Amino acid sequence: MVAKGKQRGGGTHKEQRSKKHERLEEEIQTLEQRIAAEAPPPGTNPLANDLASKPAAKSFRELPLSRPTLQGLEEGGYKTMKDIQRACIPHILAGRDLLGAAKTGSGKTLAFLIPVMERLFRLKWSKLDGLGGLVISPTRELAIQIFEVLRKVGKKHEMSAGLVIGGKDVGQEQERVTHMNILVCTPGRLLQHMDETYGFDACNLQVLVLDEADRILDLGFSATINSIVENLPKSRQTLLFSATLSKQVRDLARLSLKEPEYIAIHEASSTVTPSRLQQHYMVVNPAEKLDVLWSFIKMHLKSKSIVFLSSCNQVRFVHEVFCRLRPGVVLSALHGKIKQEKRLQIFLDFCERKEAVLFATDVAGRGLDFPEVDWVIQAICAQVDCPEDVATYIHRVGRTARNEAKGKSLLLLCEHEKKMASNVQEARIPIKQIQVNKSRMQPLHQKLATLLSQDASLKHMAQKAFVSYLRSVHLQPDKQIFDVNKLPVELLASSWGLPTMPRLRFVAAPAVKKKNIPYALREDGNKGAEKEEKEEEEEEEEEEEEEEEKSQRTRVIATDEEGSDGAGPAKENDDDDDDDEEEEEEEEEQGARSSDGSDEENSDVEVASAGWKGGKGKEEAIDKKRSLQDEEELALTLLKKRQRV
Ligand SMILES: Nc1ncnc2c1ncn2[C@@H]1O[C@H](COP(=O)(O)OP(=O)(O)OP(=O)(O)O)[C@@H](O)[C@H]1O
Repeated sequence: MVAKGKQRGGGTHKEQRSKKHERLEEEIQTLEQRIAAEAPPPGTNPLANDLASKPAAKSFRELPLSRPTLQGLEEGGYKTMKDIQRACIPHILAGRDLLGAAKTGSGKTLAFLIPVMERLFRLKWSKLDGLGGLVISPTRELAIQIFEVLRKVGKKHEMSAGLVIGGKDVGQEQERVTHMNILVCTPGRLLQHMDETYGFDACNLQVLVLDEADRILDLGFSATINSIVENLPKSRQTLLFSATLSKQVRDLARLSLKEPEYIAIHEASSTVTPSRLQQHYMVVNPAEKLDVLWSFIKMHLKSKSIVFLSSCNQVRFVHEVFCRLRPGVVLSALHGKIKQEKRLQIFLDFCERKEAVLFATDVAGRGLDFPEVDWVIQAICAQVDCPEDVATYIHRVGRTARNEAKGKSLLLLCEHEKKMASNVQEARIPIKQIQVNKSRMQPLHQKLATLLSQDASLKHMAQKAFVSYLRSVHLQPDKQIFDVNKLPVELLASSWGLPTMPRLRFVAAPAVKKKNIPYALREDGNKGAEKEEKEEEEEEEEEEEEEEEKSQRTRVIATDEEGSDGAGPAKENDDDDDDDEEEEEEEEEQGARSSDGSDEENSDVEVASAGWKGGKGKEEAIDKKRSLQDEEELALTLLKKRQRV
């Protein structure tokens, strides 16, 4: 029996609370003293022994970190620090702004999450203090992943954390968002809360983190980021991370960094990509790209691969026809025209598989930590601004060979795109040419022609994909590499199974009626063409969506066993029950980036948020649990599922 007012550990509630408070004060004081004493001199890299006063800590335990963080790290299985963590964390703990660059898959996420939690812990941050830490990611999937790591390593802390990435009605999360201490978010939704949510303010913000900072500071996000930054206090600490971040990252001024540390872990390394990554390129006839891709997949049925394509339409078409042709491995597709919940499911499903192929746009290009990917294939190389071509390449191949694992990549280039390979090599990326094995090539065009002739919706999809492809090439500024004039467009159309070349409305200049001649092939193009292209494409998509909704679509399981040549009866795909969803999903993508460009989150206005397990007692935990909305539960269930992987 315990006497009234007494607790098992001895002492009254009040006494216990006061002891706890004293212990906390002591812990914070010790941490602060240690941080001050152990901070590396400004402007030095703690990994450079000659500059540091003593060798940098190797394990998390050696750092002045709080008990809850150390426990979270231990339970998460993190003991030894990665180089980027060893070099950055001590600087950030000392309160400095920092630009952190390290190869893909090298552990940047923990390098910023740990110090964010630590700063708030030392300030005894509570619910009443509001928003203390803000992590901004360019894509929803990446935000979810960061949030997952935060939940894992932060579970012993009492602060609350939320995920704000778009998806549903903003009203549903308005109340909770005002109580969050740390938010992981995509820019669009964050700004929407700043504008519309009563009581949501960031005037107390202590730390701002931009993950994939070069992408976030890109033109696509610039207006949103400018507006967000206007709402943040200047006194905050600012941290920028990316695998492709340089001191010269564009337009840092607007972030008001204060004498930032620049830590580039692999700057002196002979390569900028992971050393365990074997990179190849192949020069192929443009009309054979699909054949090569198909043959590659057929030859690597036991591998896990990601194939990057340059537009949503291409991803949908290639995925659909390859499914119908039944390669003998599970195929899935990820792009921005798929609803958020479904995207998350596809992402997590692919994470779990050992053998699979994921066709994706750049929505999967940055930051995502897919486990055990063997191959990254880039069928068509870049799709954004020219200076970013190599950066895009680096991030895409970075989906393999992560965290000490091995991986391979293949870049398929046409003869006139070979300059891309030299650009990549010049950027200290070891890429070797390999030859197409003609004897293993499996020509597809006849099979595709048969499929397309039997299914009008598929033909329509092919036409859209074809037009998107030419548009993406046409819009590339580097005409030395990307030149529609150098493409055998008619041959290309026939290699996709199209009986005739689609009408290229997006390039048709109204003043010059030259039927079937791409605008890019003409010398007399008019100026407003890009705008018109976009408008026409939107119109086209609307019409096509209507048509598609009417047509009954079928899913086809990707298995060889049927021995089908692709013309046989369609079979339900057991791992994806959603394709009918994809049509309705398209309508929500008005906010996504250019019609066929990247579908990263540069203007998302959707929601999904989740509370973080706080330690403030049962009632609050139950309250939080009750307040979770359907989509949040889904996100959390899927995240937990992934944690078991
Ligand atoms: N200290 C550590 N010990 C063990 N594993 C770690 C450690 N730090 C990170 N990892 C693991 O390494 C993998 C890559 O980490 P992370 O996703 O943070 O890389 P990244 O540098 O952000 O990559 P990208 O540039 O592609 O975004 C993850 O699976 C993560 O769990």
